[in-house]
Amino acid sequence: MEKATKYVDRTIPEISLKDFSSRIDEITGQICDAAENVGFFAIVNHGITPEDMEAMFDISDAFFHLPDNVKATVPWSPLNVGWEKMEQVRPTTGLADMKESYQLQFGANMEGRWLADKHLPGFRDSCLAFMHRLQAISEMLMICLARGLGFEDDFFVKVHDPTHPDIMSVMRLIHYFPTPQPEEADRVGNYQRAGAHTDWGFLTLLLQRAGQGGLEICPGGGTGWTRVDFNAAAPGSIVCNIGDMLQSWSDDRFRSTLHRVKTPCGDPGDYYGERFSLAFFNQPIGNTVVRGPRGKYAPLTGGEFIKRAIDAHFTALQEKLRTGPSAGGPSSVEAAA
Ligand SMILES: O=C(O)CCC(=O)C(=O)O
Ligand SMILES: [Fe+2]
Repeated sequence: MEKATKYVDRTIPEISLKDFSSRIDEITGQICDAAENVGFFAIVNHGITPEDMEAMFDISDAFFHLPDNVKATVPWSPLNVGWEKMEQVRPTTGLADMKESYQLQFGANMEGRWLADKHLPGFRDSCLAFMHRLQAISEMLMICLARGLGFEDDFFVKVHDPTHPDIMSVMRLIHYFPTPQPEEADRVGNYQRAGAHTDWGFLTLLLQRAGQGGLEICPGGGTGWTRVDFNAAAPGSIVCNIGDMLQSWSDDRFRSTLHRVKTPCGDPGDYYGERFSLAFFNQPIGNTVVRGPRGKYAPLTGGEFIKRAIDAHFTALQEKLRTGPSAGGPSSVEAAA
């Protein structure tokens, strides 16, 4: 079992998007300040109600409770779409996260990866409608981030056009399995919920279900963890964080912060139960060139940036798809709890 976790109090800014057009200067200041100093912030008054979120989580819940052989009809592909179960290995831990996820995109990469309507009627339409709502919120944030970096207002919006066939943004439905109580942990062995990582994309919007905590951040690296549990106090907030790509695109001005979903280990307040979350990873059109205003890093396309990250996280799974006898489907490894 792990030792008690070192926790540090940090303020994670909460930013209201109310009256966005008339308050854009103030909101831009708040977002850029949070992006520079913490890399994480929560947004409220963004237009999606807690009830709308819960309805989306109900759909996600229904998907993940389908039998594995049905979910395996839409297997993960290296285009970063489809369903995987305990296949994402974080380079920081070398262990697979104890979760399953279904990754959905807007465009052509979804060919053959949408669940057939007969399994969950309306699934595709509901997911796409929700993705467009998250896209609209993301675009407000992109305008602020572009202003902060001295780009034209629509600079980031244009390269994240959801109607472009090569758009790489992903809505990821995530389902974490219940984890063992501390006294059982030794029997079950080493496992992770979501091992410590930074996000590799541009900007992430994260929805969590009330009462299912676990997200923690460690800005600056190595100085202790801080719990991010906005939904305990204000259900319906959306947690946003800067990804590696935007860190690079801002010449390191905006921070991509280390975070994890804690593996509960006996600390007060730890959450052991089944957990649902939903992440919307904004990722640009593949051939977009990522280059900061000061050109700190050699230019790289968004597509190359993402491919490197996928290769690092899904090495074993890609190898299995290339060579394995059961090529084409996620493994049937069972959850440990
Ligand atoms: O599930 C969560 O709360 C966080 C997930 C996450 O950090 C990720 O998928 O990148
Ligand atoms: Fe993450």
